[in-house]
Amino acid sequence: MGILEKISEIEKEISRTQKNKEPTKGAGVKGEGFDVMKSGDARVALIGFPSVGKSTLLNKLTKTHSEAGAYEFTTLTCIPGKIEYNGANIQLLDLPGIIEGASQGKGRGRQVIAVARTADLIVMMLDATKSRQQRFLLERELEAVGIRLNCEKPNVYFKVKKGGGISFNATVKLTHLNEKMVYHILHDYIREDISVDEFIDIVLGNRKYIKCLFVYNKIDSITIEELDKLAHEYNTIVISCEMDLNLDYLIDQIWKHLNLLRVYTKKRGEYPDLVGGLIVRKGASVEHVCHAIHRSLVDEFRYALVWGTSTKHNPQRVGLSHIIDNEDVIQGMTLIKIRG
Ligand SMILES: Nc1nc2c(ncn2[C@@H]2O[C@H](COP(=O)(O)OP(=O)(O)OP(=O)(O)O)[C@@H](O)[C@H]2O)c(=O)[nH]1
Ligand SMILES: [K+]
Ligand SMILES: [Mg+2]
Repeated sequence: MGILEKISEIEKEISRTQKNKEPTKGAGVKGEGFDVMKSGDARVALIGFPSVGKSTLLNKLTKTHSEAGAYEFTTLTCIPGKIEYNGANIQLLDLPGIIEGASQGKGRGRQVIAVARTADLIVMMLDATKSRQQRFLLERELEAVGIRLNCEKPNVYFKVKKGGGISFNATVKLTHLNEKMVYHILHDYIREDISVDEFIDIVLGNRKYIKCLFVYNKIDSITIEELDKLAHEYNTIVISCEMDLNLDYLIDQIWKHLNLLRVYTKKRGEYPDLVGGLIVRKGASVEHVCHAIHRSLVDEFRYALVWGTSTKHNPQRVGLSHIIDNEDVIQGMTLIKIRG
């Protein structure tokens, strides 16, 4: 095929695929659409009713532009932006507004909620000038699709028994539940001839435990008394995108709720690299840090020296299982820097 034919083929292909696309601005641009790739150290999803100011917030906090407007459903797809804070790259997703009934598929509810399930943190954005009901309604929509906000995942473990049947073990004293009740629940709820794996998928897979920050926007338009009430609600932050009120605090709280740690690496006889640093999750061990640097590090690892709040004395010689703390400095790893 000659070059001109190739071009003409490509043009045909483009005009054909364009027709199938949503009539949204930027659709087809790499990184847009609902199946945005995860990138960075953590993902935050903006969930809220239409016109609460989600896109305005994305525009304020990131370098990405998302159309904002005084009409509902301005945003029709998922628009990713990036917040750089404390050495971490946080992916912030602007999403279409959802409405009551979203969980049953109203509007783009299903797609929006599917994205919410992939987030490390949900920022539920609310309009401070609107009824207090909004928060409750949105919580209900998310609950309806199995998203549990700000709940710990119950420590329950299932194992398939070779011989079939159910055996029941509790390692703590149960005050709400007993074996007989478990048996009856299982008995009553299975209405189809499903396999063991399908059943376990349902018990384990259906629920998603995600942290949620409640953010009331447009506080420029309410009274101080109303503002004071909202600010005292649980896990709540009050902001104004338009007046730039409290946005720095919001970023800081997003960082805190993501439970990220920043640690610094140091070579022997040198100062630590306080500009770079590595981002890991709270609870991470030296082994996790090794993995964050390079897969092969664990094999070569003998010990590390750690300075910081995780140690009894500074420096302390530690092994792979040592749990690190925010701002710790670690020496003793070959530094093949992967992160930018
Ligand atoms: N008074 C006031 N208005 C704001 C504030 N932030 C955003 N707005 C206005 O609220 C309207 C909606 O803003 P958007 O950012 O488009 O809201 P959205 O939540 O992205 O809306 P959809 O994409 O349609 O769901 C716009 O007219 C904004 O100018 C604020 O802090 N105060
Ligand atoms: K809007
Ligand atoms: Mg929007």
